[in-house]
Amino acid sequence: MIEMHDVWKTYPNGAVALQGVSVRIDKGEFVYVVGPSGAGKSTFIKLMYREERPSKGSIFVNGFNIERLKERKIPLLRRQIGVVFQDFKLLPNMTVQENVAFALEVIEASPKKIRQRVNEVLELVGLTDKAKDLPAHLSGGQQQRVSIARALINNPSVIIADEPTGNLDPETSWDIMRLFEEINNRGTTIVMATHNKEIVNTLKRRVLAVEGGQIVRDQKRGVYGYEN
Ligand SMILES: Nc1ncnc2c1ncn2[C@@H]1O[C@H](COP(=O)(O)OP(=O)(O)OP(=O)(O)O)[C@@H](O)[C@H]1O
Repeated sequence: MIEMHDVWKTYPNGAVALQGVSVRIDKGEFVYVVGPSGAGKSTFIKLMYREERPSKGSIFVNGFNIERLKERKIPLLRRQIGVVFQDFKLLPNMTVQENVAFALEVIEASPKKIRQRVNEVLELVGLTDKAKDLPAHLSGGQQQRVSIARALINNPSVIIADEPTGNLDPETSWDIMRLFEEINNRGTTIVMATHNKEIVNTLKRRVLAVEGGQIVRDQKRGVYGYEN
């Protein structure tokens, strides 16, 4: 579960990104975060995995008190949250399976366990036959699948995605969305910032609209609500 109480964020340069955000996201929910450019969506998302810290207010993710979390406990939090980015952020000199295994190797899992789990997640995203390829040899959609596999490697309870279809063509975007749906159907909470009107209006889920650093709309089976 994710909970924010009166969260404010001002960046060191004085930019006010969030102003008094309170929200609760339950286990298993699928939530779109929408809003104009610069509204505060990425900031809202970054606070959840402690990429950024709030200036004020409290944030709880799976019982972790985010702003009080000791540095040495951050890896523990990150193991429970998988993150997917618009630009994939794969390591270019590592193969698909090495990229996916990386997070497990960091915590010194046994080679056998790593192999098993990597095979499992690559199968889930439909990339078993690409395991030994380098990211540059894959299409954008396939690269995004690798990054989703990487996000899933520790079996997180939450996946946070910042515009995961932003660099993909419409058809590939739908494939990726079907994958997110399947992951959500298995019980994983999904929080996704997106500018994709068609997807939000078709795959109806909870919608949080952020404008000027505030949540201005929270709908159960919501709509995108903006022109682009
Ligand atoms: N690292 C940073 N340093 C200073 N200001 C920042 C930083 N990150 C974001 N901001 C500012 O905070 C505000 C919110 O930005 P944020 O990236 O959260 O918006 P967004 O809704 O995700 O936008 P977009 O849809 O364009 O990605 C903007 O005014 C932005 O310029």
